[in-house]
This record gives sequence, C-alpha cells and structure tokens, in this order.
Amino acid sequence: MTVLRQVQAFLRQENVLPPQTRVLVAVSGGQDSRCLLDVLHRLQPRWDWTLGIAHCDHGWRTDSRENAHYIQNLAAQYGYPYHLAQAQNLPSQEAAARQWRYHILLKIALQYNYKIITTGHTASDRVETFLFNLWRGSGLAGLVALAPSRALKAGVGLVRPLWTVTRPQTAAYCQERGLTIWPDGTNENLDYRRNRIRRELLPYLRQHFNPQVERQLLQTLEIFTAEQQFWQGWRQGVWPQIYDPQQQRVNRQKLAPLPLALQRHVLRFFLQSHLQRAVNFQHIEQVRRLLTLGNGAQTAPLPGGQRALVRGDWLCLTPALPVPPNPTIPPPPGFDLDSPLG
Ligand SMILES: Nc1ncnc2c1ncn2[C@@H]1O[C@H](COP(=O)(O)OP(=O)(O)OP(=O)(O)O)[C@@H](O)[C@H]1O
Repeated sequence: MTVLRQVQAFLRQENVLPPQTRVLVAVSGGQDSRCLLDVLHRLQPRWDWTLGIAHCDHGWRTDSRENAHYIQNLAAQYGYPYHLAQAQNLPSQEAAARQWRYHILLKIALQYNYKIITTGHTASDRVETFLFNLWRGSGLAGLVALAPSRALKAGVGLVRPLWTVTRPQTAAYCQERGLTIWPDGTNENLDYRRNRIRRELLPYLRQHFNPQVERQLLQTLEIFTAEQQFWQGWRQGVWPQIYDPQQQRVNRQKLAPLPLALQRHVLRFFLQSHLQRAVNFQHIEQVRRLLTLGNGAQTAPLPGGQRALVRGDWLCLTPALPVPPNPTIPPPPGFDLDSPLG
C-alpha cells in the first residue's frame, strides 16, 4: 500500500482527524515530518482541514535559524500559516527539548484555535520507544507509550498520522516526490540513546537475530496495544466504584481484593492523573503497600512532593505543594512522560 493510502486508512479507522478540523502540523524539517506535511497537504481537499505549520527552534544547532527559515519557505510554498517558537537557553537534553516542544505546540494550538496537533512519529519510532522502555523495567503502558492519538488539554488532541508507516517508507516517499529534507546532524550523535537504538542496536538485532526484527516487534506492539486498551476499558468501568471524585481518594476496601495487576493499573492511573507526573514501579508499590497498613500510614514524597496516606478506608494524597517562584515548565497533562521519544 502506498503511504498516502496507508495514512488515509489509518485516519478512517481511528477517526481522529475529522473533516473540517483545524490541524497544526509540527515540522522539524526531517524526513518524517516532511513526509507528513506533504501527505496531509495532498489529503486536505478530501477532508477539508485547515492546516497550519509549527516549527520549534531549540537554538542548539549552528544551522537552527536557517532550518527555521527553510520551514517558513515551505509554509509559504504550500500556502499555510507558519508559527515559529524559539527557545531561550534550553538545556541540550532530549527530555527537556521534548517537554518544551509539547508545551509550546499546545500553546500555539490554543492561541490559534487548532484542535489537533499532528507529529511525524512513525512505526519505527514506536519500535524504538518499545526497546528503550524494555530495559527501564516498564509495564505495558510504557512499552506502548506512543499512542496513535491522545487528548492533551482544553480540547486539543495529539495525532500521529504516520503511526503505521515505517521510516524507510517515509524516506522512499520523500525521494519519489522529490521533497527536500533539512538534515539534522544530531541524528548522527551517538550520545543520544535513541540514536544508538536506531543506528547500532536495531542493525545488530537485524543481523544476528532476525532480519525482520522491526516487523516482528510491531506485531508484538499490536498485541500489547490491544491488551493495554483492554485494561483501560476495564479501569474506566471499575473507576466510579472505587474512586470518590469529591474527595479525590481511592477506596482501599474495594481495591484490596482485586488481582495484583489490576491494583497496579488503578494506582498508576490515580497517581499520574493527580500528580501530573510520571510515576515508576517503586512509587506504585509504595502506595500499594498502604492497602494493608493502618490509619495514618503514609509514603515517602512522590514525584512533585505529595505523599499518599491512609485515612480509614481511603487512600488519599496530601495537599499539593505551593508552586515555586520560577517553576520549570510542566508537560501538558495527558502527555505520557514514560515515552522517551514523545
Ligand atoms: N523542532 C521541531 N519543530 C517542530 N516539530 C518537531 C520538532 N522536532 C520534532 N518535531 C515533531 O516531532 C516528531 C518526532 O520528532 P523526532 O525528532 O523525535 O523524530 P524524527 O524521526 O527525527 O522526525 P523528523 O524526521 O520529522 O525530524 C517530528 O516528526 C515532528 O512532527
């Protein structure tokens, strides 16, 4: 199937980019987002979207201004509005850049009334995220962290239209269509873990274990994604019975008899949605221990400083700490912090 048909099929199946939506396309200039922009442009007449382009200049590379200028020209060629964000003194770290990017894309979307942000994440990114999280000891949610779409904030969604398309396919698409790409020198830098997975680990696995390793891992991911969706559906059903939204607390008596996997799933959701931060296995286990402890027992501080504690039949969180005078930019709620490649 061609990339165009594949994206079209994905959009129909997921129903995440309805006709007449205002869509902000995040473009770095690399082959994936370049492919994404061209595909959405070609599909636009059929879906009647209003497209705009956003570029985030991290200010790290010596060519970052020219890169931004290049995207501006692209936007002019396609005839779409262009939104540029420039970072000031952003630390040269993957996580900081990702966090800033999502924050700024959401800000642009809210300001200009875009309902959906699209990124050029591909099936190859999903494989890399999977491998990355595998040796961090992640659960199912971390392994399938790159969802095809997710809600961000205030009616803005994030969609990844190239979810089923692999990186070799985006490369071939750009070549066939004669699309110019802005080379990103940092993709060669093996100090970044994601580059090592892409350039060293996957070729090694291909050579020594399975020439089709990417395809096989995508199959595993498909199985895991369906299972994760099952858990989410299950949790949505049980949540109203064990969660008290008035007091924002979880009923211990109702949670304790549930199987271990279900307890962990519920507590992960409870903590992440209230703390608005990623929590790891140790945090969840600390809170789970409270199921069998007496009134007043509490955990050590959790990410963000709040603690979980026992109040009779209920698991509660201590009040949120005051925001420091110069807060670091929090990631938008709904963005999965477990994903190293988000
Ligand atoms: N500087 C940026 N400005 C705007 N969007 C960005 C920027 N960097 C990344 N993105 C968005 O996030 C997606 C994933 O970026 P990432 O750098 O993780 O992967 P990539 O495979 O190198 O993507 P690309 O080939 O598009 O550069 C990009 O396809 C793009 O949609």
